[in-house]
Amino acid sequence: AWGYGAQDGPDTWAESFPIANGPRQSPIDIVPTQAQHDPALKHLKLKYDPATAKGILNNGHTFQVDFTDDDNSSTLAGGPVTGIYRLKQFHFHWGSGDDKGSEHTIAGTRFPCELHLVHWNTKYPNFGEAASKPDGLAVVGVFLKIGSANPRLQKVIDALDEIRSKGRQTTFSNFDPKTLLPAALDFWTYEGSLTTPPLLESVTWIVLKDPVSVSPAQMAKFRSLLFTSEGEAPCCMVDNFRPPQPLKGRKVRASFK
Ligand SMILES: NS(=O)(=O)c1ccc(-n2ccn(-c3ccc(F)cc3F)c2=O)cc1
Ligand SMILES: [Zn+2]
Repeated sequence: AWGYGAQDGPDTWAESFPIANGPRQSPIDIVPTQAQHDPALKHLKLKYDPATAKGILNNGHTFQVDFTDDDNSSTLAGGPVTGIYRLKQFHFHWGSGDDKGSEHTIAGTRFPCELHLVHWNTKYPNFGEAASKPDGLAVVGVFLKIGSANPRLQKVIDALDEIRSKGRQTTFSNFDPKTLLPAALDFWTYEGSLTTPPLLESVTWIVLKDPVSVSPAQMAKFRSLLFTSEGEAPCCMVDNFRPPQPLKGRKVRASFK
């Protein structure tokens, strides 16, 4: 199976997932001076119902908060997308130190952590169908930078003790992921892929310009999670990020001047 180590990390993924060398892979380095402002881009419309939060899971690659997606209670619309996309889950990527961890970079600048909110296009019957279509998914990316403790993260962080090892999950209810977003929803957008296997080229990326804060102590809690299952030799869940991939001629648009 795949991972982030020397033997199974991003440089080996193409062996099992040849799309790893495809034309629209993610993440990318976003160069603001080369992004084109597109006045036709609408503002992002995010509507999240806290009641749709279901559980929190350590899947051995990251931890994710899953949402019920059997109606349009938690949705994304506007921005670069057409139609309504439903929130399925959010998760994070982070480093072993504060100098790395994000997947997208901004003119080469890496952040210690990046949040991804994963949505699927309701023109398809379910997430699995959508995940294989070029307009099937929309992922909102949010950078986290080291600063004061982020009180909005605390409920997520407090749940990590119960999901320390791979395969552990627990209930996680009454949570509004909108509270994790910065005040301004200015974004860059481009056509890309899932950043882990199966690396499907089905994602419209919406990367927010403004970061939110995370404290060193809160980052330490992320880094206390394990890639490994109970009973295995423990391996800290850190550096679970794919580095930037070739742009291959793609245009990055900005929603702001
Ligand atoms: N990091 S990210 O680009 O936001 C990202 C990376 C990988 C996934 N991911 C991994 C497996 N799946 C998945 C799960 C169920 C399914 F039916 C199809 C999938 F692709 C998925 O969506 C979801 C999101
Ligand atoms: Zn991700």
